[in-house]
Amino acid sequence: MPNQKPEHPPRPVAVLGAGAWGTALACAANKHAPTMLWARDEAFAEQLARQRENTRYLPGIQLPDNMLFTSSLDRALTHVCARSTEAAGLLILGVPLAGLRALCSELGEKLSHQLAAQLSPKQQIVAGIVWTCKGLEAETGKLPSEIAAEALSAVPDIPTGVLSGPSFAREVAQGLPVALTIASQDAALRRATIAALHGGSMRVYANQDVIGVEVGGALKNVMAIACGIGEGLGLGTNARAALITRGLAEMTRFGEALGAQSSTFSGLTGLGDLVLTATGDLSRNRQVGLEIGRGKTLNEVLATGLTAEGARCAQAVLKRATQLGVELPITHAVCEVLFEGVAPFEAVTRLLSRVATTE
Ligand SMILES: NC(=O)c1ccc[n+]([C@@H]2O[C@H](COP(=O)([O-])OP(=O)(O)OC[C@H]3O[C@@H](n4cnc5c(N)ncnc54)[C@H](O)[C@@H]3O)[C@@H](O)[C@H]2O)c1
Ligand SMILES: O=P(O)(O)OC[C@H](O)CO
Repeated sequence: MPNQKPEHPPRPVAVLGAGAWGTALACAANKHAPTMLWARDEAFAEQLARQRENTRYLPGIQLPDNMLFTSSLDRALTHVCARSTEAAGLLILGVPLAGLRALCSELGEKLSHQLAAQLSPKQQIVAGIVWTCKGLEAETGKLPSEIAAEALSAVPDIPTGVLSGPSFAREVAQGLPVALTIASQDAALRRATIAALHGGSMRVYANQDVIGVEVGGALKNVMAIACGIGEGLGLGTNARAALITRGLAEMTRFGEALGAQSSTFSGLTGLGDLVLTATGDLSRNRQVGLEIGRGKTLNEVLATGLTAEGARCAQAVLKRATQLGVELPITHAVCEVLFEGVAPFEAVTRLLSRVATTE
């Protein structure tokens, strides 16, 4: 990718979803352009504006004095929508996968009204919509891009993309180095996302393989649970290396069957995010696996408030893989442990006793 010249003036950014990741991304974007963070809860948005700290999801991180907050989606859209393509701002969605469909539907409806009222229909009102959630929809097994295509059908010409990569929100909010990937079929949206976030301690690479990037983000969470279980059982670092490597093979196989490019899986959003999440202590998915490996059930772990998108995603992945005729032994083992009462050690024994095969 050739070097990018910064865009002038910088496009405004609205980040929708004030959890850990939305807040960290808003801090990063705010270094380049006026940024507004939307929280669906009014009292929470007011608290963020007053305290300049996200005490619920990112305690201890001071939020910039000039960052804007709102609980009104209309206000967030007014912040980014413009009458000219050059000034159109960027929408970054920080909500989890479970909230993507509803949020996109609401955005689609509101943006289609704005487009209908437009005087010169060739101008873009937003540079695009970029989601950051990782997973497959529990009920349908669909990828975020498939969900967004359905939910944004009222505004099919608005460019869309996915931002992913190895990134713990807390480290990003602390300004520690991080490298992400924006994947989109739309070159202008890739440029706008890079302009909005790239710089200082954050590098943003561009890619066109939306499916590959999404599959990497979804399956690394499942593999992180598997690695956590292995660690909880005390299986050692050889086992962890084997799970990461065979997990990558599983991720690539599933992605290829969905039309992804295999090279994407050796990049930031595949191997990069897999290594981070399977080994990093800040990973919630790995933490859930650890607790299960130590003897807790999924319900007991979830009752402690730990969020693990990989758990619900594992079932959706397995269902879709079955439809595609793709074999995913690690994902299958994770599902057996999480949902079918198979003891973690028994699942490992079954994995190890599979017939020998080529790598
Ligand atoms: N936390 C990280 O380090 C990190 C890093 C990269 C990507 N991600 C991804 O970003 C997404 C969000 O993760 P997070 O860690 O910020 O989660 P989180 O649990 O910290 O926060 C989620 C936020 O979304 C809001 N939300 C939940 N459901 C919603 C809905 N239906 N509509 C609107 N808002 C809703 C919540 O109120 C909360 O503000 C996940 O898909 C995650 O995989 C997280
Ligand atoms: O804490 P986790 O396991 O949801 O992982 C967070 C990010 O996805 C890491 O890139």
